[in-house]
Amino acid sequence: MIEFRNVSKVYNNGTEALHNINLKVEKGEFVFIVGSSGAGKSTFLKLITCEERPNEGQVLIDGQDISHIRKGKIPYVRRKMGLVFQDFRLIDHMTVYDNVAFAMRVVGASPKAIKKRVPYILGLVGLQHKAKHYPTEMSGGERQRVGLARALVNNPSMIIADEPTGNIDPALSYEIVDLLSAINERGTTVLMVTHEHSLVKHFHKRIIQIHSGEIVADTAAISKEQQAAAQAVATQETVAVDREAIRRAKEARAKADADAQPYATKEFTAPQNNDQANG
Ligand SMILES: Nc1ncnc2c1ncn2[C@@H]1O[C@H](COP(=O)(O)OP(=O)(O)OP(=O)(O)O)[C@@H](O)[C@H]1O
Repeated sequence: MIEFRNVSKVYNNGTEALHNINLKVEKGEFVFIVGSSGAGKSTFLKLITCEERPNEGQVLIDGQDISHIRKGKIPYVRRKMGLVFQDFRLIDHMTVYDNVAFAMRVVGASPKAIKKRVPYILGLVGLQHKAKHYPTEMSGGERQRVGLARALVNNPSMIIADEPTGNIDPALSYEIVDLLSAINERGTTVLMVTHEHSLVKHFHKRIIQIHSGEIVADTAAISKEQQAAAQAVATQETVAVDREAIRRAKEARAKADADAQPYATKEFTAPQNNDQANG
C-alpha cells in the first residue's frame, strides 16, 4: 500500500512541484496519473521510488515511512517495485534474455533461479521467441515488453511506470496497457503516468489528476461500500446486496464515469498540444 500524508516537494531552485498531497493507493489497484506537463506527475513517482524526498509530510510504503530513509536502505524498498520507463532503458549490447536476467543477477539470484524464471517471464510478455534478439532489432512495443519483463522478473508488489507508452506507436500502446492490466489482475499494484487520453478512456481504472502540484480529481473518491456494491452490480452478484446499496452504487458509478469523462475529451490535453487546446 502507498500512502501520502500532507506531502509537499520543493526543488532546490524553489519550484514547488507538489503541494500538500494526501492519498492512499491500496494493494492491487491500477491507477492512471494524468495532468499537463510540469504538473508534478514524475515528482510524485520519484517520491515513491526514493529518487526524491519530500520537504514536508510522509510517504509510506506498506506502512513504512520512507521520507527520511537511510540511503543504504533504499534498495530494499525498491525491490518491492518494478520500474518501467518511457525510454525503455535497455542495455543495447545484451540480448533480450540477458537484459531480463541481469535484473535478477544484481539482486543476487542463483543461476538456477534465473534459468527457470527468465523464460517464464518472457513467455508472460509474449517474447519467448525473441530471447536471443538485441533491443536494437526490435520495435518500440517489443522493447517496452522487454522493459516490462525486466520490471516483473523479481516479482515486485508494484509496477511504477512513467509514460511507458510515450515512445511507441499508439496502436501498440493498448498492448502494453493490456499487459499491465493482466499483471494487475494477478495482484500487482500498477501506477502509470500517461498523457494518452484515449488509453485512460479505454481502460476503466482509477484516475488521479494532478494540476500545479495538487490533486484536482480522483475517481476513487467513492466509498468502499459503494465500490463493493458497484462491483456486485457489475458481476450480478447481487444476492447479499440490498436495493438501496445498488441504487447508491449505480449513482456512484455514474458520478465516477462523469468525473472520468474530461480525460476523454478536450479538458485533458497532452503537453505537445497544450497551446492549441488551451487557445
Ligand atoms: N530536478 C528538478 N529541479 C528543479 N525543478 C524541477 C526538477 N524536476 C522537476 N522540476 C519542476 O517541478 C515541476 C514538476 O515537474 P514534474 O517533472 O514532476 O512534472 P510532470 O507532470 O511529470 O511533467 P511532464 O509531463 O512534462 O513530464 C515542474 O515545474 C518542473 O520544472
